[in-house]
Amino acid sequence: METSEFVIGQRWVSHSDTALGLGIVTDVSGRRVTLGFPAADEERTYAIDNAPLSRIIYQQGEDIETFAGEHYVVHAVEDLNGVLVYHADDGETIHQISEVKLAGSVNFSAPHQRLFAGQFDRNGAFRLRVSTLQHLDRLRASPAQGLIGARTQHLPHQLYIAQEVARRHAPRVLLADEVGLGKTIEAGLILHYQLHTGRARRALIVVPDSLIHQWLVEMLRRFNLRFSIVDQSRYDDIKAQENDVDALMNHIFGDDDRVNPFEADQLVLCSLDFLVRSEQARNDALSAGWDLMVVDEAHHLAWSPEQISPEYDVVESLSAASKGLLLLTATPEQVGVASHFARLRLLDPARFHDLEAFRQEEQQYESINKVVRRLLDTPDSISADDQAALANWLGDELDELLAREDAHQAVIDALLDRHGTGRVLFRNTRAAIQGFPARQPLPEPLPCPPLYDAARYGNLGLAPEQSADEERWLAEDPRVAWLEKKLTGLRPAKVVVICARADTAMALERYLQLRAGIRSAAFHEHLSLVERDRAAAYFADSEQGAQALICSEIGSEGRNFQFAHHLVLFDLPANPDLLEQRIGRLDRIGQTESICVHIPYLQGTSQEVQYRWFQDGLNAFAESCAVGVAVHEQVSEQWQQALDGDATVLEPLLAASAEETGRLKTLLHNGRDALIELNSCRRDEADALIASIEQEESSAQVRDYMVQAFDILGVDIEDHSDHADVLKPGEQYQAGHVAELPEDGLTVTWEREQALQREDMAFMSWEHPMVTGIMDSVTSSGLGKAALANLSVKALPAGTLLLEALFAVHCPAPESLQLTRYLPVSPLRLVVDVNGRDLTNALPHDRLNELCSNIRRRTAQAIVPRIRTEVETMVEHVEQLAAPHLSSLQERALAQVEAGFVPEVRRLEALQRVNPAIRDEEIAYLRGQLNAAREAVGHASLALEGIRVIVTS
Ligand SMILES: Nc1ncnc2c1ncn2[C@@H]1O[C@H](COP(=O)(O)OP(=O)(O)OP(=O)(O)O)[C@@H](O)[C@H]1O
Repeated sequence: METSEFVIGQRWVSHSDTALGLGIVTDVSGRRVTLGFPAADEERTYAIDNAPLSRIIYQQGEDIETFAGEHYVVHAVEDLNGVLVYHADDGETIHQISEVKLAGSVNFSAPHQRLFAGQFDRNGAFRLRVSTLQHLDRLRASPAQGLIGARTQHLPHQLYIAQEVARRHAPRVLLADEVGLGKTIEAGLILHYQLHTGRARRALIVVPDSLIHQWLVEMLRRFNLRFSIVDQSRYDDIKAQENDVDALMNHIFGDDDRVNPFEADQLVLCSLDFLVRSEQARNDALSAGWDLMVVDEAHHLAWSPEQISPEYDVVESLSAASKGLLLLTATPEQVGVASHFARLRLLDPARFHDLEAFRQEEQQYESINKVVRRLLDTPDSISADDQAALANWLGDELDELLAREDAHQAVIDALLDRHGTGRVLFRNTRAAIQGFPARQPLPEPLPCPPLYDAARYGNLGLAPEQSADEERWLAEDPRVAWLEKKLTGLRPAKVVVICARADTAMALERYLQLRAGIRSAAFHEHLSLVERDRAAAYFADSEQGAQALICSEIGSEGRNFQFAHHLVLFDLPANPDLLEQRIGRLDRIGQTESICVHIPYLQGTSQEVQYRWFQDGLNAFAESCAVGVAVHEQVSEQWQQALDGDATVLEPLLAASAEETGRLKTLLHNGRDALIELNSCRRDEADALIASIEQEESSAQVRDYMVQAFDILGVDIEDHSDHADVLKPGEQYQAGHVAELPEDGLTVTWEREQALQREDMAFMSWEHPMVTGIMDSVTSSGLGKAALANLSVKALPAGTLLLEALFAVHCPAPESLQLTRYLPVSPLRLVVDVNGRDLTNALPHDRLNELCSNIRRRTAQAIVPRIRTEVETMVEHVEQLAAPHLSSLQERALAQVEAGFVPEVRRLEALQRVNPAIRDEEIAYLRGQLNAAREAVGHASLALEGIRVIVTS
């Protein structure tokens, strides 16, 4: 090197010791140059002739950092007497930054700059980078994306809903499958998809107290989603971390910097009761802001024009602070149609704005269904009558829809949306899915004891024991002795016993445990959360566990007891939907036996009336009865009279109820349910989705990829058994790239079936956090960005240089646009020689991998400075070759942007015609998003992501 090349203040790196960082020339005297290396706090002097140094020049578009930690993007580079001045941008203005001021660490984004700075890796790291981008590209375009790797069976009705909802931006829907069909799983799949694709980052799950732990466990073991519970004690703990000075300052200067426990984690699980109780917690949850909120057992959110329940009130305000909202309930009309409507309004205020209009719409469902059926049956024609009916429903929009290629489907979708609950409500029923075990009602009439004599004590209602002394009713109520005998007779079969009240459950459990010697556990609201979970776990234990779980009504919601098939209804609830919830604890996915529903009731009392009403009026024991609440509304007066002891109304009540049940079921079957069913599972789409998930899951590719990564990242892999391995940190372990690998190793399986059997093994799929973590780490770090390799083939003269380059699409855009769904990574691989010849097809990547070998580091360091000019020339050639590829990617992306946004704009415009509450600004906002997306796609570029320089020998 010439002496004149070195000028005090210039920045160079030592390629024999890259750990020194970015050096600064501090002295040039005689034939020696001295550099300080601030990052390593060292000074080195080299002979100028053979100094192992490379000049560092950042290029346009690269990030630079100053000693003060400020970051800029380079716009232009100016040479002032040998020292560079960067014209660089901090996001607002352009600054002039002398290279003297640069920080001591080297951070290159351009692969060739990394190479010149001595930051190159082994061949294998480049290979890993190429395959990472290729897999990412494939996975992001796959319909299976976001739905791979759940530890669940692939059930079509769940996956259909999951993909339909999860792909939406900020989805707001009601998941209303019948009890036990897997709404939690559907919500988990949607959450997983949204988090995996970056559509959501912050999620809040709100559930009843009794379901907190179950949700925590389900999210973790099935989806690898780690939620943090915020309850009163954690809330107080985090608050206590706010020190006194902070608190004082906040008090003086306002609340803005208060510690907010809901901001401590991105995924938070908390109970609705807690939010209702604590105003402070509620306000914190509100101000934390969410991308997606899930509310389980949403039938608790009661609403009427006259009275809003505190639960509804809390969820209403939170729902305004969350972009997406999933409400879950198997019995949406449990507390009335008005509440059902109010929840739909939370989900889509533009569509559901008037309760009366909603009620009227429900009357039209049957005629809409008839037209929809005809559209489905005759995809090529529409009768004049149907055309007229459609014009009446859809107005001007009809012509637009009919002009579309998929005209019939578009018309059906619009009808379901504008006049049904199409977009917001999903409900799968046992009848539609089929294959569920039968329910067998086993009534047990028992004599009413003198203890409850109506003539003496009046009508004691559905739970007469509450009016008696505990000792007495335990001794005299024949249901108690019957229960003891039944449990003994069924031993060792597990039995769930449900009664309405906690006092009854506690007394019964004590009696069974202490006096009858039956292993049992109680489950009720007076136990702490931990005690409840302990009781449920004791019951679930198949060897040492309890035979019976005695629950109060809180045991009738959400819990999973399908390992049992005997249910005792110690009393009956008033509400038919509550009965369905109770039976649903056992009648759920995973139940393998027919379910015995034991119903002990006291003859001649309200219990008998209620039993007969459920059995003969609604047939609600043997079948799920979605119309129970509606029938009740029709017959409520007679029902109350019968319950109060008027024997004359019972038979007419039963006859009227049975008739109304039949009528409403037929109506729903032909109307609302038919429409919802059309929407809730399209079997062919679900099957195609499952096929693509299984293709990704069953491929050996994920294991091959991980083996390749483990080799580079120093993870040892040992054979465990078929499809399973043990992973352990090895000697060269690079912890920074590998998440979730414990020091003592991890046993993993690569097969979903095995993962379902063996919960102790991690299920490694393309979407396991360790796999996604490695992929993220490779793409966001410099690993494998630059590599130098040797190629020995007779066809090429020794000393020939080749460049294998990898490009990917970059498209900076606001996250809300979610542009990656339209413009994927699209990796582009090209190979050139120094003359710019395109050798991409002649030298495929796999072939090069086989032929290339690593060059010893010391030799490579000597070679790099000598080939710098040639490498720069090849980079220019390859950039020219890549450039034309961009426009076709942009064109495709633009078409998809239009297809994604335009129907949304149209829908809102169509709804605005019938709903004046939709503001012009809302439509303008969507249009703005569309324009911003178009513009961002227009600015996309192809960036050089990695290079492998190949030297032949
Ligand atoms: N795809 C699946 N693979 C394996 N298990 C499943 C699957 N779907 C549901 N289950 C199991 O079936 C049971 C019922 O599922 P889940 O709790 O999601 O139903 P739900 O509709 O939310 O019930 P509820 O109406 O009672 O709240 C749970 O034990 C769940 O783990």
